[in-house]
Amino acid sequence: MRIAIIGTGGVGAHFGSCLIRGGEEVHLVTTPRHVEAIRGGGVVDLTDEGEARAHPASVTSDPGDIGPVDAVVVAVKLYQFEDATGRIGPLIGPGTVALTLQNGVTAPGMLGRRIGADHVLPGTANIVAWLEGPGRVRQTGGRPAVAIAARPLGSPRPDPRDRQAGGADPRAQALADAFARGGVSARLARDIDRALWEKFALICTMGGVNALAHATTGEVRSFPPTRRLMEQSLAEVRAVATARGVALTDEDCARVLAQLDAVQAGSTTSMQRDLEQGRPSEFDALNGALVALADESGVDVPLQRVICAVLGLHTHRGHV
Ligand SMILES: NC(=O)C1=CN([C@@H]2O[C@H](COP(=O)(O)OP(=O)(O)OC[C@H]3O[C@@H](n4cnc5c(N)ncnc54)[C@H](OP(=O)(O)O)[C@@H]3O)[C@@H](O)[C@H]2O)C=CC1
Ligand SMILES: CC(C)(CO)C(=O)C(=O)O
Repeated sequence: MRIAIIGTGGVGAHFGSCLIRGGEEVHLVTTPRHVEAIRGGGVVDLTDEGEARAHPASVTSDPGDIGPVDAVVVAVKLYQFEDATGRIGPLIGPGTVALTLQNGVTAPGMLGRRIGADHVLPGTANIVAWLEGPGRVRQTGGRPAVAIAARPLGSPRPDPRDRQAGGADPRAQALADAFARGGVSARLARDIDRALWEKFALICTMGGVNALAHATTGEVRSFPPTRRLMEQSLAEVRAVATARGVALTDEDCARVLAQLDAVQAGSTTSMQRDLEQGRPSEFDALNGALVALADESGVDVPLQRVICAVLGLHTHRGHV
C-alpha cells in the first residue's frame, strides 16, 4: 500500500517504522529537523525489544513531492492539526482515505470539513511513545494497537445491533491489514464514535486528573480522594457523550476504569508529559474541548472546569 504519514513524533514515527517494516511504501511528511535526520539515518525506533531502523520511500515537508496515496495517517498534535492538514491536498486522490489518530473527538470533523467526510476514517491509537530527538522515537508498554472506523465518516451509521448491516469499506480493511503486517494490533470498529468517546473518557481522566494532582496514574488511583476524582471525571465525560448521542453504557465505563487500574503504576499521558516539560500541550483541545461540548449541550462538568483552570494557569506559567 502507498501510505503517507503526516507527523513523525511518538505516534507517526513508531507507526511509520512498523508500516515500513511490514513492507508498505511509506512516505513521511514532517518538519525540516526530522526530514534532515531521517534522510540521513532513517527512522530510529527504540522499543523494549531493541533498536530498529526503517527507511521510508521518501521524507519531505512538502506533500506536493509525494502526490496521491492510498491512505494518509495524520499523526500531529491537535494544536498542529489545522496547519498540517492545510497542505494535505496533493495526497488526496479520488479513492484516498485519511486516518485520524488524535485523542479527543474533534479531529475527524475538522479533517472532514477540509477534504470531505467520505475520505476520512476516524481512529484511535493505544500506544505509549515519544520523541527522543529528530527521527528518533521511543515506544514502550507492549504491543501498540489501533482501532479504525470500518467505514468513512460520511457513511450512514449502521445499527450496531444488526451484525450483518454495513460491511467494512475495503480501504479500511486494507489499512488495518497493513498495520497488522507491521506488528500493530489493528481492529475495525463498527461503532467508532463509541471507541472515540471511550478513549476521550480515558484521556480526560488520566491526563486531566493526573496533571491536576501532579501525580502518576498509580498514585491517583490508590488514594481514595483522587480515585473519586477519576470516577467523577468519567461520569462527566459520560454525561456529555450521552447528551451528544453516544450513550456510553455501564460496561463501557467499567472497561475504561479497568484500563486505568491496569496501566503500569508510573504511567502518565502524552498531554501530561508535555505540560510537565513546559511544551505546548493538548489540554485545551481535550479537557477544554470537553467543557465546550458540555456547554453546547447544557451539561454541568465542574471537575473539568477546575482541571482547565488549573492547567491553564500551568500553561500560562510555562510549566506544572
Ligand atoms: N504519544 C502517545 O503516546 C499518544 C499520542 N496520541 C495522540 O496522537 C497525536 C500525536 O501525538 P504525538 O505523536 O505524541 O505527538 P508528537 O508531538 O510526538 O509528534 C507530532 C509530530 O508532528 C510534527 N509536526 C508538527 N507540525 C507539523 C506539520 N505542519 N506537518 C508535519 N508534521 C508536523 C512535529 O514536529 P516537531 O517535532 O518538529 O514539532 C512532531 O514530530 C496526538 O493527538 C496525541 O493525543 C494518542 C495515543 C498515544
Ligand atoms: C493514555 C495513552 C498512553 C493511551 O494510548 C495516550 O493516549 C496518551 O498518552 O496520549
